Amino acid sequence: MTGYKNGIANGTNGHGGEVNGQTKNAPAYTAIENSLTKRQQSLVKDDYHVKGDVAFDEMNLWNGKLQYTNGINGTNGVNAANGVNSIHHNSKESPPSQISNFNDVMSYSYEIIKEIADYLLEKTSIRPKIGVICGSGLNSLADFLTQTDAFPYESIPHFPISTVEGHVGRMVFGYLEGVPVMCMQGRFHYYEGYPLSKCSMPVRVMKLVGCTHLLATNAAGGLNTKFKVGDIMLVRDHVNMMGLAGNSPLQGPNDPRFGPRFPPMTNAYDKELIKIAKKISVEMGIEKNIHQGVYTCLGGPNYETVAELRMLRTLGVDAVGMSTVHEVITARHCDLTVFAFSLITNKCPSDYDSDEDEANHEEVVSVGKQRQNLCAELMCKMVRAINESPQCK
Ligand SMILES: O=P(O)(O)O[C@H]1O[C@H](CO)[C@@H](O)[C@H]1O
Ligand code: HPA
Repeated sequence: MTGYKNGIANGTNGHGGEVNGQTKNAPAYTAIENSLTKRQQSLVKDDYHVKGDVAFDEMNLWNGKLQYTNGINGTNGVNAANGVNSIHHNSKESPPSQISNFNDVMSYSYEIIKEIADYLLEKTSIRPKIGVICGSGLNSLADFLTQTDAFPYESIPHFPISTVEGHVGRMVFGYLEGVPVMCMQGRFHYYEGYPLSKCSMPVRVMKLVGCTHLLATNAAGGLNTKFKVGDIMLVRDHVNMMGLAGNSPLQGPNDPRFGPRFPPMTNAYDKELIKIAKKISVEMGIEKNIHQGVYTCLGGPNYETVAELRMLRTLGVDAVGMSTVHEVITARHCDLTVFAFSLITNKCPSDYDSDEDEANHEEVVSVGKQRQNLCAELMCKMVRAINESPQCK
């Protein structure tokens, strides 16, 4: 409670503050609210409503909003950033003196991520090797786990909540093919209002829990004309459109306990695991439905225009979605080995007279459900293969 109060109040008032924010507590919101001018309050309330335990996220948005809208920058801006950081960021590294956007001030500290990891490890005896992320319509992949311990996101300290249909919102620990895994039954997207660092924060939890691998799945629109609805694309590479535009989950102070300031991305997706997946697809008799390709993530939530789809195709993109890229960047930063696949849930039109239906989320989720058994089989076989790989020994 004092954390919030001191953090935000110091920020708002322009005094440097002790880093002491740990707890999330909605009542503190009122104290903060009272410390704002009437104009600040109305600006904030226009955009962000107050709702019990989600005040945590909304207060973060608040401060970003205030910095932008009210021009609380320079000295006050820095202190405002300290206010936010007093909630999330206990690292010794100071935030930059000019905060350029929300992500700078909203990354979770190592200590907070450790607290989340320790909380989970205390509540379960399962020690996962592989972190799995279930895409839209693919949440039932988690149902294939055995001997599970499941944690709704709202029960995990400092966790955001999942707001998208087709994303259940639980972290499930259990066994797949006898291999201990932890599985995100629902992920976080940028369009839900979370900064990229928060969307991919659970990947760092996976790392601190002891995982060596990330297995990410997603639903995506097929740009490559060879892809059919229901096919699977093994992700060979990505084009980080949001990164090219200056938005990254790694933005802000770097904590070397996670990884280096400038991580390479030339081998983001493990080559050996892609080879293994191809072999598995032959064993499964689905080699004609399996492709390799380049994925891109856009901010969403709207689907793309024809002109945007044409541009992406020209750039060499085979499938488009609104997730995964920032999770993979975060995973590679902390040296997790990555394997990812996209279920092609819809075909992206290339001209205005196309017969294809317009993309819609009902179709995305429905194709996910139709192909869940196939995706689950591939996932189970990959988990077994990863477990037998040298890195897992
Ligand atoms: O990437 P996942 O979470 O699978 O979901 C995809 O499906 C949704 C759009 O239908 C978007 O969230 C897009 O990213
Ligand atoms: N575009 C973006 N994201 C998506 C799509 C799409 O066509 N399909 C599923 N997720």
